[in-house]
Amino acid sequence: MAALVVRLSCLGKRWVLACIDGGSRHGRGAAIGLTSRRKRGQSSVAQQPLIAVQKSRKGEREWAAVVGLEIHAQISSNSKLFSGSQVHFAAPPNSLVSFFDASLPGTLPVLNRRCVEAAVMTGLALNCRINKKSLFDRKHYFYADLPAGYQITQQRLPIAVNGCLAYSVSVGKKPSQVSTRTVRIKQIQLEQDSGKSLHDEPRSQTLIDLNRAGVGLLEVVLEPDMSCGEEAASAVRELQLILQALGTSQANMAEGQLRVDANISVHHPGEPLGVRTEVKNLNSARFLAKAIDFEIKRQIHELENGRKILNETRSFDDKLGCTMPMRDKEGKQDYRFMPEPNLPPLLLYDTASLPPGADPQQVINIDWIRERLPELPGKTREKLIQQYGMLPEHSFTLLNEVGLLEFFQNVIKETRAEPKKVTSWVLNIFLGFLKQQNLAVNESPVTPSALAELLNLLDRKAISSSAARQVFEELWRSKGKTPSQIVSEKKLELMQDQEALERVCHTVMEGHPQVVMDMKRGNPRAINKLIGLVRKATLSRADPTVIKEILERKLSS
Ligand SMILES: Nc1ncnc2c1ncn2[C@@H]1O[C@H](COP(=O)(O)OP(=O)(O)OP(=O)(O)O)[C@@H](O)[C@H]1O
Ligand SMILES: [Mg+2]
Ligand SMILES: [Mg+2]
Repeated sequence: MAALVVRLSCLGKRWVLACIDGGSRHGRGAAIGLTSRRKRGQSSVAQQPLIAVQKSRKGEREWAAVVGLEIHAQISSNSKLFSGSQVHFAAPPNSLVSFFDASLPGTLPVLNRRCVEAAVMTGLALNCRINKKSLFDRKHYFYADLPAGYQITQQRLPIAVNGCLAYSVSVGKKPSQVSTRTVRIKQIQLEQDSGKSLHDEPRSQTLIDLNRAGVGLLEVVLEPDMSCGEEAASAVRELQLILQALGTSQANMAEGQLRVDANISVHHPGEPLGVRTEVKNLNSARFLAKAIDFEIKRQIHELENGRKILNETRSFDDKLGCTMPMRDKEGKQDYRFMPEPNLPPLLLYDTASLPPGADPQQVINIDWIRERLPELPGKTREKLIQQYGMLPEHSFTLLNEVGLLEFFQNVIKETRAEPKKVTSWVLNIFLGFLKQQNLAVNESPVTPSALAELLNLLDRKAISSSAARQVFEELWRSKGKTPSQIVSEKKLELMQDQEALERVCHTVMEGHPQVVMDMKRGNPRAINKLIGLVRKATLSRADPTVIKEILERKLSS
């Protein structure tokens, strides 16, 4: 069999499987022209159409990948969606379980107002239409951590529909090359979380913890508008920031507060969408991207080899870096949806439709929530760009790293240094040190006040920039010392004695007549060499601009 090389790239949104032998062994389904346009509303790669597909070279076939996500976010609320049990992440197993959560007969659901408000806030922040009437349904499936045998969700008429989410991806080698994309949001529905199954392999038993059973979830269903893992990871990161800004979910993926199911298919451009597989329960952005890209390659490989894609659920093995079919769900599941008889339709109001004399405790006014929405990440970035003249990619980095924006703002508050200088120190040096040692912002040994003081010393030319770097390294190593202490201990103050500096310059020039000659001949590198020599002689305690002035003056006299 001829060798195949898979060249895959998300950036142009064309997944090309190149057949090295150049033969025409893939007669089946040869790429057709792009004349068959998608009908309005038909799911497909919607807002960023495939770039014009060049005529396939002989033996090379075009593939387009299609990705749609279902994102489950645990709502930040004191109590569960339909019961009064508390919501806590690390409570002892089965300590937060009411009779309703355990599905004891005769118990009834009582809707949690806070969860409804969270869904409305999230819907508004994601540009959705909020349905003034939404319905609850039962979705049946059998699993040990679902005592009722069904999950209450919103299938027929969800609380929010037709929104969109803008996110950015880097498109070039340089981090500054970012492109903003949009994914449509099909719907947001309120639903219950299930319990947790804890598999005790040595004893071959499964233990059930119902603390999570009944916690409120927001399921955000995205239209299949994306085409690779990187796009999906960026969109999820943006959604995570929005949920955190709203306070509707802590959205910590590692703690399972944000879980993603990725639907993936491939097809030839111009042809109908392919059969999708669904990779379940991805709980890290990196694994999400990896799982999607693996699945795209796998599907192309399967189809190229004449096999079919099954509409199946798969799981991602992060150690092996591959997806595999899940044992528990084979074939299409029949959820036997039916209306939840114990919950009336959920009615919401706006100011215009609010019944006169309605008790504000009993009704939810969408306009009232809209007016109180907090600042969203897009707006925060815009402000950073306007207020501090920051590059867009820098505003992304500041928001993407947990706690970095707050750190930056605290430094800004306490320093006289220019915002551009602060940005550069925070993003290049501070963040660089954190990354190198795999630390989070709140684990940093350098506080915002210490960095602010260091930048003040630099600003009033008490130290040189290379000395500032040394002070920073020392601050990192020896927690508790102030920058000024380090500067005086290590004698890093900039030389203020002009005469002494003139003497050093003179000695250096005398010791390097050839370099002086080169400089006189107009070699621009020569002056830098001399500056470097003077700095070395002064142990980096002289200001390079002052050295340059002295050297130039001496040479022209
Ligand atoms: N051909 C396709 N390729 C990739 N993704 C697709 C395709 N068709 C639909 N999708 C995506 O699949 C997801 C379907 O989610 P939805 O919640 O509507 O149904 P479901 O997966 O059948 O239900 P469940 O909630 O039980 O998982 C959406 O995110 C949608 O964008
Ligand atoms: Mg779904
Ligand atoms: Mg699904």
